[in-house]
Amino acid sequence: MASAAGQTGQMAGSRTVVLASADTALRERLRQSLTGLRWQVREAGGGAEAIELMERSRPEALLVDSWLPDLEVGEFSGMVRTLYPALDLLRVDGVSDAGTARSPRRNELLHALREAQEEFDRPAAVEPDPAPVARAVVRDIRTAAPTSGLADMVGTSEPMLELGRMIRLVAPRSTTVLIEGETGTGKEVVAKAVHRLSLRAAKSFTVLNCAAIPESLLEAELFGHTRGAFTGAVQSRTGRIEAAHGGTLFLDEIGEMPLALQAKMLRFLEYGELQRVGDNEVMRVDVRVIAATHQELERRSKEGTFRLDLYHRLAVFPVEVPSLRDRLGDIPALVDYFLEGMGREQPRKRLSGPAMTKLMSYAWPGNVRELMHVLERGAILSGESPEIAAEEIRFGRGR
Ligand SMILES: Nc1ncnc2c1ncn2[C@@H]1O[C@H](COP(=O)(O)OP(=O)(O)OP(=O)(O)O)[C@@H](O)[C@H]1O
Repeated sequence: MASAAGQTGQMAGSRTVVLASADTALRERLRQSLTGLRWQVREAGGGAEAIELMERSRPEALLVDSWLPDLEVGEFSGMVRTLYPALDLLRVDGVSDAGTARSPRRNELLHALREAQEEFDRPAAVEPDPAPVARAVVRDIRTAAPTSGLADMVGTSEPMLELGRMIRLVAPRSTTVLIEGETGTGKEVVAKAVHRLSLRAAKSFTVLNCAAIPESLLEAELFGHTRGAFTGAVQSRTGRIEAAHGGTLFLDEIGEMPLALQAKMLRFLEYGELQRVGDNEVMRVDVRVIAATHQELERRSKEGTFRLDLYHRLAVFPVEVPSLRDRLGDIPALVDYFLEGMGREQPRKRLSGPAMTKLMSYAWPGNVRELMHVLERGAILSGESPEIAAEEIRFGRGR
């Protein structure tokens, strides 16, 4: 996302305010008022961009619209208050924080808000006013749920809503995320959602499953190698980390990474530097790492089979994906989602009542992936029938 238009030039003695709104007309008005009051204005079209601007420009104040296209405003404001307690935070719709002390700086910002509001309310006859059009556009985009980046993550149970909240909070930052959860719970789905809701969304999302590559090849796969670096290295090769520059690298099954390679990985995470195998040159890359594991990494690091320092570096922001047995209430929605998906190849099937009861009373050791396979099997077993019956729901080997 390019930084929004209209960054004002540096002014002596000015203070900085970040203005977070998807409404360009509103931003324009506020910029005019605030610039007149010697504020330097940094504009952001959404919450993620605002956070990035705040990290870069350390503003004295933040003005935030009552709706943002990517983040829920309440959560966003809470996060900003935690990260920047000294910042003046105001909502552009005038909803102010109860108990917030009035200061000259705050009063000045409120004055600019009132001035911009008056501009909006001025009749069109006085001056052609683009605001109503902009407002209409804004109303349209406001109908989109702030969770739209999570569309592939089915489930409205309490643990899934909490997971969604965590994803939206961490996504806009470059923080390393450690996703923990049993096999098949949807860890990769979560990693993709973090990427999609981040500023890197337009860049690549690279996946590397550490368990799928032989130990001896994993280092070269991650870091790349020069020609002749080892037997069989007939050509130099770019590693996955380098290829992910600007984007996100998802390291699945991180617990399978050999100890020796863990040290090199830690160096990369700490300094953003990497060296191809067989090369002396050090490269700098900008990659956000998301790692996932179904193992208890903390326990393993205490036992010495996983580096404790790497564990801490990865777990800057840990998120837990709930097991399906802890959110059985999500099963009907997941069934709908998967049957709908299968409906592209064959007429859409439905599930009989007893079949649904059977699904709701199972422990799901293989989680969502197992549910998907059970439904696929049931759809085949039901033959020409539009309905999947209870006896066509078979777990594991025909239970
Ligand atoms: N909440 C969800 N909504 C829709 N589909 C889901 C959800 N969670 C998982 N799935 C689907 O279930 C399958 C398994 O998900 P995924 O590969 O993300 O699990 P995982 O936890 O990474 O598994 P593993 O531990 O084996 O790597 C995928 O096809 C995925 O699309």
